[in-house]
Amino acid sequence: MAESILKLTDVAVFQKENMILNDISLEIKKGEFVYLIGKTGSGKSSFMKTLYGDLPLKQGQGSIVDFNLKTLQEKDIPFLRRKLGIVFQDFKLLPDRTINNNLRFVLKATGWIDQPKMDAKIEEVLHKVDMKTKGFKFPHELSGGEQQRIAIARALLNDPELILADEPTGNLDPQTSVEVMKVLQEINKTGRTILMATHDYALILKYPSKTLKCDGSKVFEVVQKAV
Ligand SMILES: Nc1ncnc2c1ncn2[C@@H]1O[C@H](COP(=O)(O)OP(=O)(O)OP(=O)(O)O)[C@@H](O)[C@H]1O
Repeated sequence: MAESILKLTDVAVFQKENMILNDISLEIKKGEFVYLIGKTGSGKSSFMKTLYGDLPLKQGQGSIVDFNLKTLQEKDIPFLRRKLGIVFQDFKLLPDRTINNNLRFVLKATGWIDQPKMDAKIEEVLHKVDMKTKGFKFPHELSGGEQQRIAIARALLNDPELILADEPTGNLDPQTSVEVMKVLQEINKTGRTILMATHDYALILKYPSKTLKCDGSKVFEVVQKAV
């Protein structure tokens, strides 16, 4: 049986004192590709934030990539984030430096010191997203889809066990969204687990997979027809 990457039991998600979601019990296993859907304001981002330690888990039990979310302390968060690859809608690349230096910055910040190893890793992740020749460019010199591919490359730097992607195609046109999705699918095929929040039902129809829905303060698995 595949190992558990994420397991939540009776979890509630809070923004400060406000309960956004409750009674969440679910499991994601190694190698799965899982969508998280739901209307604007239904709590998808809050759910994701709880998973990467941006919001504390105040109620229920949760384990993610072998970290206990309930007992997670501030000092543990950088170590948790190293085992997660996080991709956002707005890319969040540093505008004042090249792509290579964006990636090098993350490696240094996560403890890498050996230059040749860093260079090799940067080349490897850029190759995975088919952007090997663009490392010398600045973020503003790339299209939205290219910037998102770089953001995915950045998320891969520390070989994460789980990739959390919050609306990764939210700023992209339909064709570019499909290209970014193909990259995520390829990464999933190499055994990495992906949880992707999205509004893009066309993508879900094109690439059907297990789907969780945030609705009425609950998160539940839906069958494709009910999406
Ligand atoms: N920083 C915050 N402080 C307080 N409340 C917040 C904060 N961020 C979000 N909320 C509230 O939490 C609820 C869920 O918001 P969240 O951003 O998680 O939804 P979402 O499903 O990700 O929406 P969208 O699809 O628009 O990104 C909303 O009612 C929102 O107003």
